[in-house]
Amino acid sequence: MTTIIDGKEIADRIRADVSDCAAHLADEGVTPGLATVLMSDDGASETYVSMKQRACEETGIEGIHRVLDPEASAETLLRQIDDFNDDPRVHGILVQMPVPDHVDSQAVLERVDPMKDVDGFHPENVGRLVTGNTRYKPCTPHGIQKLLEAADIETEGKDAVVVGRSDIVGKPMANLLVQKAPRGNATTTVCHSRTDDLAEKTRTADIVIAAAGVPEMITGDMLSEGCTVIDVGVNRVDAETEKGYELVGDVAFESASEKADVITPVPGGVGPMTIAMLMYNTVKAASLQSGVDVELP
Ligand SMILES: Nc1nc2c(c(=O)[nH]1)N[C@@H](CN(C=O)c1ccc(C(=O)N[C@@H](CCC(=O)O)C(=O)O)cc1)CN2
Repeated sequence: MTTIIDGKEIADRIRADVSDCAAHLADEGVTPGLATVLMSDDGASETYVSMKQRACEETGIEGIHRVLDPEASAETLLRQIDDFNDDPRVHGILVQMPVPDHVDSQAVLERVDPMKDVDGFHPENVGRLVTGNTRYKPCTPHGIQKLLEAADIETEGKDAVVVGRSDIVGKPMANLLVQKAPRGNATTTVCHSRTDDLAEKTRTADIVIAAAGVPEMITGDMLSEGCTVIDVGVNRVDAETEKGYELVGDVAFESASEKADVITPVPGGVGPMTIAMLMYNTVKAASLQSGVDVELP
C-alpha cells in the first residue's frame, strides 16, 4: 500500500517544538523577529506571505511586514532591506520571491545581512551549504529532509533525481542530498528543461524530487516500482471552484501512487514544511544573534 506523507501533521509538530524554543528565548528577554517584504501583486505570493505572517503569530515570533508597490524602484527595496539589517528587533529578513522583473534579484539577496538571511539565499550562506558548513538551510529543501526523516526514508547510497534547478529548491536540495549529513549520501542527478530523456533518468531513481513548476509532468510510467516521490510543485490551475483554480503538483498523483511506495500530496505535503522551516530558521537566527542557546528539533 502506498504511504501518503502528511506534511501538515509533521509541520505542526516541528512548529510546536520551534514555538517552545521561541518561548525559551522570550524568557531570556529575546523575542525572535521576522521581517517580510512583499513586492508583488501575484495572488500566490500574497497567500504565502500572509501564511508566514500567521505562522509568526502562532509561533511567538514578532512579525514585521512591509508591502511595497510592485512599480517601486529597486532602490526602494534595497533601502527597506538596509533598514531591516539595522533594526535590532529583526533577526530574520525574507523578501518574497519572485520580485518584479525590473529588480535584480541577485542584488536583493546579496543586500540581506547573511546573519539575518533566514531563506539561506545569500552567496555566503549558499557557499556554506555547498561546503557542508551550513548556517541556514533553505526552507523547502530543509523541510523535505525533515519529511524524509519523519517517513523513515533513508537516502544513504540511494539514487535521487531532482527535477528542477532553481536556486530556491533544486540546487540546494541536490547539495543537501550529496552531503554526508543525515538524509544525505545519495547519488544525485539534477534534471531540467534541457534534459534529453527525463523519464530515463527518473526511472533509475529510488527518490524523485519534482520541483520544476510544471503541473503533473511526472507520471507513473516515469517512475520505478517502490520509489519515494516528493512533490514540490504548487501550481494554480484554472478550475470551476470558488477560487477559480485548484492546486496541482508537479506529479500526476493518481498514476504516480500506483508505482510509489511513499508519496507527498499537494496541497498538504511539502508546502506546510516550507513555512515550518522558516519559523525554525528565524528562531535559529535569534539564538545565533543573541547568544542564547536553544534546542531546535
Ligand atoms: N523568499 C522566498 N520566496 C519563495 C519561497 C521561499 O522559500 N522564500 N518559496 C516559494 C513559495 N513558498 C514560500 O514562499 C511557499 C509555497 C507553498 C506553501 C504552502 O504552504 N502551500 C500549501 C498550499 C497553499 C495555498 O493554498 O496556496 C500546500 O502546499 O499545502 C508555502 C510557501 C516561492 N517563493
